[in-house]
Amino acid sequence: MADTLPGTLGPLLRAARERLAAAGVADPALDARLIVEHFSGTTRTQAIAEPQKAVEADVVAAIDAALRRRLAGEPVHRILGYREFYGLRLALSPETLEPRPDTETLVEAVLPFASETAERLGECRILDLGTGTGAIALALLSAVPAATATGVDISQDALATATRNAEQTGLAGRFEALHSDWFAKVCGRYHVIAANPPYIPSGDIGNLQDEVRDFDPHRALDGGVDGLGPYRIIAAEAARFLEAQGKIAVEIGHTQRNEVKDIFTAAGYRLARAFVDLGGNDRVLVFEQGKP
Ligand SMILES: C[S@@+](CC[C@H](N)C(=O)[O-])C[C@H]1O[C@@H](n2cnc3c(N)ncnc32)[C@H](O)[C@@H]1O
Repeated sequence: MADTLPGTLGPLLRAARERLAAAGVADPALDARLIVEHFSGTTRTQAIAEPQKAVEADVVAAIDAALRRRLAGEPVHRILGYREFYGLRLALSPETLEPRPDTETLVEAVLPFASETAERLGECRILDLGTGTGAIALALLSAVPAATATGVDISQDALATATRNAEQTGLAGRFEALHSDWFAKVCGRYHVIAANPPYIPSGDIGNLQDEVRDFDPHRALDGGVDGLGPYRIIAAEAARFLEAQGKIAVEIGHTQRNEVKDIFTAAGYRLARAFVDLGGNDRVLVFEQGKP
């Protein structure tokens, strides 16, 4: 491992990649590129076209510090302070989950219904339970211009971050952040209730990948003894907040399809559709009111 990083762009990128690769980081080329581009304010094209471009000493120092954090196990997006989700750059903070690409499956699952509702009624009211960075709500707002969304979270830090993300994506006028324990402070009825709740059984948290266990907030992960606690609350209480023809879409752990379906069926819903994620795992269930 080189002790001193070079002060020109191409060699700097190469040295960063080599440091991460030597330490066994899973995707050293991508992580090195994200870190170097972020802290130097350069692009991929510049690294190729202008490899001799000088990089200021303080920028090299910032990259060095970021690489050390990555080598200590911190996920690259926590170091950068943001993650892309559905084409939106979303800021992260200590109490927000890093939004995952698999959660885009939920956005895709409800998007046709949200668009059709907005077209038919001129509006579509969305409730995003456990909004975190605001990922699901903001992705839907970005795709459905007539929609409005309320993002609920128990974490004030998450709500502050979601609000900031709404402002930075130009969606603040249609987004409301609400501090609430699930439905406790929610008013009104919604056409879409979406949730990616915590769904890891408490006893499994210790076995998660280090990057998840050590850097994602446990309140965003821990779904209680069997991981199903939040689904029971949502299924039991959603009816008062759902429009008659509305839909509930929940992200699930890949082994939870049958249990979550049974919870919602017992509460008076039928499974309208199930979706798999990019890896082919069960990931999203969409329910509507009525018998199966
Ligand atoms: C798995 S994260 C999902 C975050 C975001 N929706 C996403 O998909 O990236 C679950 C979220 O639920 C929130 N949460 C946990 N318990 C809650 C509760 N009782 N009421 C409201 N939100 C809660 C957490 O703070 C966290 O932001």
